Amino acid sequence: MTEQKSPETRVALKHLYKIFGDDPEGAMEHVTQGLSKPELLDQHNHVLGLSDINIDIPDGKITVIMGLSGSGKSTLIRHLNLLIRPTAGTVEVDGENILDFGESRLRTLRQETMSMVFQKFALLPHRTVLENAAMPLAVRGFAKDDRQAEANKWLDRVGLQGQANQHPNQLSGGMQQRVGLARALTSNAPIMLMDEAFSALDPLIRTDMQNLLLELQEELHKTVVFITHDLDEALKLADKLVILKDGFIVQQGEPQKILMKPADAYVEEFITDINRARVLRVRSVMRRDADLEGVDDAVDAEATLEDVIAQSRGDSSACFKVVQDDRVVGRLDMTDLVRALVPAIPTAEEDAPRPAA
Ligand SMILES: Nc1ncnc2c1ncn2[C@@H]1O[C@H](COP(=O)(O)OP(=O)(O)OP(=O)(O)O)[C@@H](O)[C@H]1O
Repeated sequence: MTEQKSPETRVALKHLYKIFGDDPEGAMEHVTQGLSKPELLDQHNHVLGLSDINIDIPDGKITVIMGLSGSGKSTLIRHLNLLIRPTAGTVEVDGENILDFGESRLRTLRQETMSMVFQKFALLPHRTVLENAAMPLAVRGFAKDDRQAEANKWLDRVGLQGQANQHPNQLSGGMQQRVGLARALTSNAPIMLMDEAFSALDPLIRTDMQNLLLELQEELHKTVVFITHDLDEALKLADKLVILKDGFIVQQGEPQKILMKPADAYVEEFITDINRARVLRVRSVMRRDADLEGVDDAVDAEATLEDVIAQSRGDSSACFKVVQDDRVVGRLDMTDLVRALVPAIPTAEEDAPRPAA
């Protein structure tokens, strides 16, 4: 069994604020005194874009930033490569505050450490698919043969074999975004910023692209920061989920934990319509240290509740031992499973009798 280690932080945002207006630094004083976003707008005509954002973005994982329109997602992702500079706070990449970087180091960071995939693809219309995908290496002065060999490799990998000589407008939206993805991969940057990258695509194509990203991620372990306003997409992709509202973080953490313990009424309402059976996993619902005598059937800790319902064939009295990496780690009863499908009822472990003090 491989030892589970928590991943290192690759990018850290610390006490980050962004205020839009004529005198952001002046307005910052009012914010630290506790003025809210609507008050700042009403009384001082400044927009509080981001307020005291603290996020550790783990290496090799997908961090999804989710929020409704205007919550600050685009403002936040643009701080990661300093397309927007903060009013206060720091952005650390590999432990260094990039606000201290000069032009040349910032250019290297944008070209070699971070790649971006945009909602509207941002392909050059008069260049071929191959030239578009090779662009990050052309900018860095790689020889034509080298950059095209690398671009071809990634075009193949994202399913665009035989399309290299087409132009973007000859491709569907889904295929154009595959070019966008190939271009990001060609740069070989370890950090990928994806700004609503699949939001312009039809639902089925969007699902294909999400699956492709997850498949690539199994192999490449990029540090991905993915912006979306779609909760289903967020839950499907996120190792870590950050929920933004009006420029501040309402909750962040592992999606399963957020689903089982929403921080407040806002998050509760946000997650109310999701299909919990399809998203919740056995490990989030099982009882640890429970009696396993007479329990023969097994389920995997990573199985979804929907998988278990199928496996139980509708038997509401079924119970299972829960297995993770060939070890038994808990017990799942169908009654606990059903309870987890209704968010307002306490979980099995919360409801268990407490040992006497
Ligand atoms: N250049 C700007 N000048 C003034 N206000 C701005 C500017 N850019 C963003 N804002 C404001 O900052 C807040 C956050 O906007 P942002 O675009 O980051 O949100 P978002 O979550 O990405 O929304 P959407 O999904 O609609 O793009 C909003 O109130 C917006 O009006």
